[in-house]
Amino acid sequence: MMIENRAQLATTDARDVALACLEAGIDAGHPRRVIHEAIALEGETLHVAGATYDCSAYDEIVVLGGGNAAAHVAVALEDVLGDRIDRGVVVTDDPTETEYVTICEGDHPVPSERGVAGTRRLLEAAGTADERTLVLAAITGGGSALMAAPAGDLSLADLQATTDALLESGADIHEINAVRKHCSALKGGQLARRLAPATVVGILLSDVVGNDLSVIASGPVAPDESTFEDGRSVIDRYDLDVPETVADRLERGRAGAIPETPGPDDPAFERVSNHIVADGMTVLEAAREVAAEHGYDPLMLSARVRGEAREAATTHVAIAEEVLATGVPVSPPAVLLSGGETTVTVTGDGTGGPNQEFVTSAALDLEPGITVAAVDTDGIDGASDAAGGVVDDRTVDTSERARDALAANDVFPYLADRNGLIKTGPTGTNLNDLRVLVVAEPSAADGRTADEASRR
Ligand SMILES: O=C(O)C(=O)CO
Repeated sequence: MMIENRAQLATTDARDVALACLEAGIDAGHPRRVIHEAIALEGETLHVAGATYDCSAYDEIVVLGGGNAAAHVAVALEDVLGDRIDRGVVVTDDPTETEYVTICEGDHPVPSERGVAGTRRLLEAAGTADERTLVLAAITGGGSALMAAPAGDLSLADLQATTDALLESGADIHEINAVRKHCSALKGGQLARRLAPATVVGILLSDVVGNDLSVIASGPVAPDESTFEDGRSVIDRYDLDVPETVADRLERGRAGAIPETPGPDDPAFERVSNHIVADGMTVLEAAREVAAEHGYDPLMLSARVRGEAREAATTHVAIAEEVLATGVPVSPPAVLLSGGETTVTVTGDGTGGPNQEFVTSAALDLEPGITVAAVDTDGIDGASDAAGGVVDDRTVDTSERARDALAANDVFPYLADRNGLIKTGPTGTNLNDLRVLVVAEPSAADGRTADEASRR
């Protein structure tokens, strides 16, 4: 993965370091690397993240799943297993060439007609599995939108309207997926139910803070403890305007008129095991290494940052300022790293995303010597075609315009005008956000002329 506009950026050393950290983090999380590290075939024994499966016990090996990175997982599995894979279907928005697994294209973050069609093929392929089938379930972030299977009398339009409302509400991914699982014929362990009695090996790339299996891509092969009642209370909590059919389904489910998604005691999971082969830490560790190689003291703050993006930015900047001013908790030159997933409560109608809002908010009051970059590792921040942004103390000329852009949730054009967007295109992976704050040595920061520093 190359950051597309890297050469065009008016780079300083600090920007180069920030972008190198981002690149290394994203690359480290690519399925071509993580699958080869976690999975191997030795004779008839398949090793998956420390567990073993005897392939000779099965008549066929099938790859099924979906998510932003699912096609790349499928290719990497084909590399490892070759023609031992008999067939498969994955639904993705980042397709690639495969030999045995059919790639169906869908759309993200809002489900589409082609995603529904692909998911239908996935469910058909699942329907023919039996006790002699070994299913490798390739599950990655983005799967909730991509694997769209409207439940009961719901339509695609119902799912689209509900997704739009959820994504703009500021609800976290646990809350969003509690609703999506109860509007789907596949999510919340229902794919596992359909696959039983096959043996199912979930291979997951996690973009969910805390790695809750039932939340990653809405847990198609994981037991689900969320309920119709949970889904309904999310709608109430955020006062969401969802279609009548959705409200009605959640209400009927809550009243017991629709069966719940399968929980941990459900026999559907007797032959299911799930393995997380990469998560936000995978990305942070690689970024940390690159920061150190560039002579910076790296400090990982947390892989679990969440909450409103612009507020998280203020806290990150405060830590960077402390580093610059007092060398606490690390001496500059230093690189602060964090992962997780921030959200945006959308009230305006502009273009942007959480990482772009993060850096714009950070730029509002940035001291010379601090550079801030943030991306969504899947390359798609919010509903824009940027992965995120990069800023320093020279990005904001008058803070009023930056504040206006934030108020309108319209930071994409604001950053575009200031050479502050990062574009990667689809990256082949999806492991949450990565934020990098480069803090220069105080002498380097002080070295900025008064004129330069006052251009804010
Ligand atoms: O549910 C999804 O699709 C997500 O991106 C979280 O894994």
